[in-house]
Order: sequence, then structure tokens, then C-alpha cells
Amino acid sequence: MAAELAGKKIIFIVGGPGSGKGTQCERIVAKYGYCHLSSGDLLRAEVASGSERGQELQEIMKRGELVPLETVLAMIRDKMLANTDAKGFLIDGYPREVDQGKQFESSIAPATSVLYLDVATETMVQRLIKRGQTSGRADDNEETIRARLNTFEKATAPVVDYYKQQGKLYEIERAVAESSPDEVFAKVCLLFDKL
Ligand SMILES: Nc1ncnc2c1ncn2[C@@H]1O[C@H](COP(=O)(O)OP(=O)(O)O)[C@@H](O)[C@H]1O
Ligand SMILES: Nc1ncnc2c1ncn2[C@H]1C[C@H](O)[C@@H](COP(=O)(O)OP(=O)(O)O)O1
Ligand SMILES: [Mg+2]
Repeated sequence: MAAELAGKKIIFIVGGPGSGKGTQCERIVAKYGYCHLSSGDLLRAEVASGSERGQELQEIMKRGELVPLETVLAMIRDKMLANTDAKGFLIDGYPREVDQGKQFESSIAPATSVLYLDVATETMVQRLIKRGQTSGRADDNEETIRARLNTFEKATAPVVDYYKQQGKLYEIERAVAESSPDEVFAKVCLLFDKL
């Protein structure tokens, strides 16, 4: 447990690639003032640094696979400890497997809540193909998108059940998660207004 983070709200933002995690986090930050930490953004920053480790991470991400737990957990922990004045943290894109959640909660702090965006696979594919037209991301091409969705089904979907069992899951059901960003955010606010 990191003492400097005691009492801070920590929300895991979980959902498939293209489910809208980043879009909703931007709105949550604007309205509630949380610190937004995107695991993908932290990894892409390492890639952009040109480091050897960044090159290794890029290769893994281009295959749509998960990078090593220790790597992404350490990046998130360092960023949280560099922002201890934040009122709360949005951990976007983490955990992506159950063990990541366990390791985070035993070594940093328990999650207050887990926000899950449930979006159909084909909807995510279409959104990411469109995003890929402007994102410049090496993993927003159809082949990698399919690989990432497969990784999500196999490794990350169990995270949803794990936190549902614990009563910590706040699910944005498909009918809402596939509507407009504004309608999704209206449902997201019902969670954050209570925290
Ligand atoms: N509710 C929504 N309806 C339609 N498109 C959306 C919605 N939310 C996000 N998008 C678009 O889908 C793509 C993926 O959104 P993003 O927030 O990056 O998701 P994630 O971080 O889960 O990959 C982006 O191009 C975004 O503009
Ligand atoms: N918690 C995590 N564990 C392992 N790999 C991760 C990770 N978070 C991100 N990655 C790697 C694999 C993802 O396909 C890639 C991009 O992540 P992302 O930016 O969160 O994707 P998206 O926002 O499209 O869902 O980075
Ligand atoms: Mg994202």
C-alpha cells in the first residue's frame, strides 16, 4: 500500500479496444478533475522516446498482445506517485487481465470502482478503423484490431466477471455504450456523482 495514495478514489476504466474509454475519461477529467492515466498512452510515450525498451513494447503492441505486467504496473505506479495531489485517478486500459488487478490492489491500493463499457465487437472494429484514419497509431489497422479484440476476449473479459463478483463493477450496458458519447457520459456521471 502506498501511503501517499490513501483515501484517493481509484477507478479502473475497462472495455475493449475502441469501446470509448479515452473519450469518457476526457469528459470525466473536465467535470470531476481526476488524474487520467492511460496505460496505452504511457506505453506509446515510451515508444516515442526511441528507447530500446520502447521498440520492444512497440513490437508487442503491433501484435495486439499485452505487454508484461511489471512494465505497465510500474509505469502507472510512478505516474500516480508523481500526482499525489490529485483527488482521484482514472486508470484507463488497466487492468487488462485479472492478475494485473490483483497486483495493483495489493501493491498500490484497492480500486474504488470499476467502470466497464460494454460494446459489440463489430462496433469496436468500425470505430477503430475510423480512428485509424487519423490516430496514426501502429495498432489501429484491421489485422492488429482483430488481434487486440481476441486478446480482450481471452484475457480482459474475465476482469469484468472478477469485479462483478466483488460488487465493484459499474457497467455501461451495450444499449447505452453504443449510443452517443453524451448519452454514455450521462450514465457515467451517475457513478461519479456518488463517489
Ligand atoms: N459513444 C461513441 N459513439 C461513437 N464513436 C465513439 C464513441 N465513443 C468513442 N468513439 C470513437 O471511437 C473511437 C475509440 O474511442 P476511444 O475513446 O479512443 O476508445 P478506447 O480508448 O476504448 O480505445 C474513437 O475514434 C472515438 O472518437
Ligand atoms: N494494462 C495493460 N497490460 C498490458 N498491455 C497493455 C495494457 N494497456 C495497454 N496495453 C497495450 C496493449 C494494447 O493493445 C495497447 C494499446 O492500449 P490502449 O491505448 O489502452 O488501447 P485502446 O485505447 O485502443 O483500448 O497497449
Ligand atoms: Mg484508449
